[in-house]
Amino acid sequence: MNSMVSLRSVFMDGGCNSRFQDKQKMLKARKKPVKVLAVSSQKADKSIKVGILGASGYTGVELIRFIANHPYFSISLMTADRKAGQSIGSVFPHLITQDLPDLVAIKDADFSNVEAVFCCLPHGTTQEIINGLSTRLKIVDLSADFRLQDVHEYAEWYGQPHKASELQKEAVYGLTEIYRNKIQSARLVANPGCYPTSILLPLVPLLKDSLIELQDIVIVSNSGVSGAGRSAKEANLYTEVSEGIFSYGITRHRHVPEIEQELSDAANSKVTVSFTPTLMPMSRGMQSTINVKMAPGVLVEDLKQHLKKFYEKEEFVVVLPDGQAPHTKYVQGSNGCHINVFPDRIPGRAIIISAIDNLVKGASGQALQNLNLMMGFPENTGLSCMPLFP
Ligand SMILES: NC(=O)C1=CN([C@@H]2O[C@H](COP(=O)(O)OP(=O)(O)OC[C@H]3O[C@@H](n4cnc5c(N)ncnc54)[C@H](OP(=O)(O)O)[C@@H]3O)[C@@H](O)[C@H]2O)C=CC1
Ligand SMILES: CC(=O)N[C@@H](CCC(=O)OP(=O)(O)O)C(=O)O
Repeated sequence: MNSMVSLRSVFMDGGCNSRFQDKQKMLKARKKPVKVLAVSSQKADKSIKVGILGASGYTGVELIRFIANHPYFSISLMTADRKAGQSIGSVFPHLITQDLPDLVAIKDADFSNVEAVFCCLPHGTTQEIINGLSTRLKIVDLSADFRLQDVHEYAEWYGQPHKASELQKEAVYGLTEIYRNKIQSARLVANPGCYPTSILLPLVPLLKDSLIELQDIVIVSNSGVSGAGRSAKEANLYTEVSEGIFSYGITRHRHVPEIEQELSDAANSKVTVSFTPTLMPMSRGMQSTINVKMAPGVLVEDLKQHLKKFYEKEEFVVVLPDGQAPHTKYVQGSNGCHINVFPDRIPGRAIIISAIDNLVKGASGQALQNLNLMMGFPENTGLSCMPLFP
């Protein structure tokens, strides 16, 4: 049995391996899950082939960056649309020295040796191609195609009927820290949107334990321009987005139903939110400011302690020390989510702030975290890099 196979079986057999159990006991005492130590002690062989559909876009290239450091995954297939036929070095000159396959059109893609695919395609595209893909493939879809459980709601918010609605029931929502048990056995994971990730990570634990009021949640989120993807759009020209900020999709952004779906599931009751996304003149990063009304008798310190406890074993979600405001620079390039809670001047209310990198925890990092779980690896494999600072 080679090292990779034995490692996979160790993590998939629920801990029957005594060496693994000893290591687990040793690690239990530590705050963060450090299963990655078990990985680094194994010989890397990169024998699991993955494909990236939409590799010439921003989330695709972020996956390339992380998979380059992954001990078990290698990329054997990369697709593009307009850029099909080109080498990766011509599309992304910073990758010119990398040994990677050329970009092909999806219709010409050879999936024969691929075990899993990331779909980094525009909304509406995965649902068109998914039925043509083999059911043996594990799929992490980064678009919004499979995030909404209700197909009618999908049609209402995305303006078209779903083309693979039967698969929507099968898809598991990929907010890793909340749904990791379901993700482990999923074939199709719907990776969350970047705005929802930054909002759900702080709010889900609070709603699960009824610490905040359901109908009094006001969110303003700020996003870097890479959230809009790489294709040319007038609204994203330097002249339009630099040296200024603007809100868009006010009360009607398509992430509203995704956020409300997950918050309602957590609260076990319908939750309605006020959500205002704002575009910031920065390439990447996302910060959400969430103003909540606390349930009767609950204090700001209770919210903070609850979040700290909920995430104390997590590597990627960190509740910051008192008074420290989450900053997009402190998570840039990493899979981290920083959270903090502050008392509002209005009695009974609290301000929760979160920061992520929209391209990492908000997209490709979380996607890799999910595929790691689906393939039986520790979820932080290839993801434990430090943020890029300044
Ligand atoms: N950017 C972000 O921060 C986040 C994005 N997402 C979602 O992830 C997905 C990918 O986003 P992102 O990487 O930013 O998008 P980009 O626009 O940067 O990249 C899109 C990719 O899809 C390819 N493509 C475009 N149209 C088609 C088509 N009709 N058929 C096949 N391939 C096509 C493009 O190829 P070519 O370059 O040749 O045109 C490119 O490779 C989207 O659904 C997005 O909403 C989710 C969370 C965060
Ligand atoms: C700045 C910007 O344009 N952001 C995108 C959201 C990107 C994202 O996370 O989500 P999806 O996967 O749902 O597209 C938007 O507002 O549509």
